[in-house]
Amino acid sequence: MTSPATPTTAVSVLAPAKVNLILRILDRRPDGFHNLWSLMQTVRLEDTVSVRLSDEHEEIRLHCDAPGLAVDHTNLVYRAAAAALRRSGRSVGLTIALGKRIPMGAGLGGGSSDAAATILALNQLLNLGWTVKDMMEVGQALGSDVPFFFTAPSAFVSGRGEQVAPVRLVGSKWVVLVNPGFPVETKWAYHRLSSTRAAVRPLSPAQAALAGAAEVSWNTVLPLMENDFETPVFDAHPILRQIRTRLLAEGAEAALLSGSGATVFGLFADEATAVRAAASFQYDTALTVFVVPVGSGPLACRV
Ligand SMILES: C[C@](O)(CO)[C@H](O)COP(=O)(O)OP(=O)(O)OC[C@H]1O[C@@H](n2ccc(N)nc2=O)[C@H](O)[C@@H]1O
Ligand SMILES: Nc1ncnc2c1ncn2[C@@H]1O[C@H](COP(=O)(O)OP(=O)(O)OP(=O)(O)O)[C@@H](O)[C@H]1O
Repeated sequence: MTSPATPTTAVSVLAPAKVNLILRILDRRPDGFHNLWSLMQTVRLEDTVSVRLSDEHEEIRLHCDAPGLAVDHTNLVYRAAAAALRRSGRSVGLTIALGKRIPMGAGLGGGSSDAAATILALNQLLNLGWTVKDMMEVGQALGSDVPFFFTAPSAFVSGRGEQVAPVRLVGSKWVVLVNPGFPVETKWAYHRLSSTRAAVRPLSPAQAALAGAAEVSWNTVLPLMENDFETPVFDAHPILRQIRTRLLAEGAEAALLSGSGATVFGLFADEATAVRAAASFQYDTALTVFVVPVGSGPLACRV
């Protein structure tokens, strides 16, 4: 005789950081957002979101190990849980633990990834039966980067960030992430970019040819890597340009600002070279340096 299955009461999701391998910021839209075109990639630096059903009727309790990050309705995890419950029509109590490893205001999409992980966890925990499209709809209202995380590990992203097309990046790379210890606010970076550049530059023919491909090789991507935020953000924070120069001198195949900053990353062919390059930053105590491989799988629940 088989015993009835025990209902799941807790789910954990690893929420990965992202880097933008290509980030082109196009025209400003009537709603104040910018159209963009990006090739985004997860990396194996992860926050943890653990969601548990609780007896507290209709209450969301969030605990977080990062001092200084609010655990109230302003936290993207709290907002994602509230939005998912609202859409599902369910009224349950939740206790959520957020373990932060991804630096904040870092251009690594940490808050957005946490939000996506929370929606995925609730879909599983409450048996909601949502499709990826359903989860993206809940997520896109919370932040432009949220939909991407449902198509991890790699995708072309366009529109405001809500149009995502998964792509297979053949092969692997090691990534050195160098965070300078100060944040760059995304809104400030967009404003600075659009107020300092003379005109919007269209995608290069090679970038346009890449858009929408189902599979691409790193050798195709590497020469096309660029980020439109580099000039305005590097001009305001010259240390970031120096970090990129150092990564290239230490053997990076490419190095770039991620998102709107402040993290700069380098791509390496192998772990040993990446570790050596990371070690070259060890005397600057203001910097936090991570050495991780690129992500290789989708966002997933662990029961
Ligand atoms: C820089 C990127 O990380 C690239 O992946 C994203 O575009 C930023 O995404 P995000 O952090 O999720 O940004 P949101 O929280 O949605 O928006 C923050 C602010 O950035 C600006 N913003 C954001 C996304 C976008 N496509 N156009 C914009 O102009 C807006 O001023 C907005 O008020
Ligand atoms: N769970 C969360 N994790 C991180 N930041 C959060 C979270 N919830 C709310 N925030 C707020 O959002 C701000 C920016 O978040 P985040 O760290 O994701 O920025 P980012 O890495 O620059 O994002 P992006 O790459 O998407 O522009 C933080 O400074 C913080 O005030």
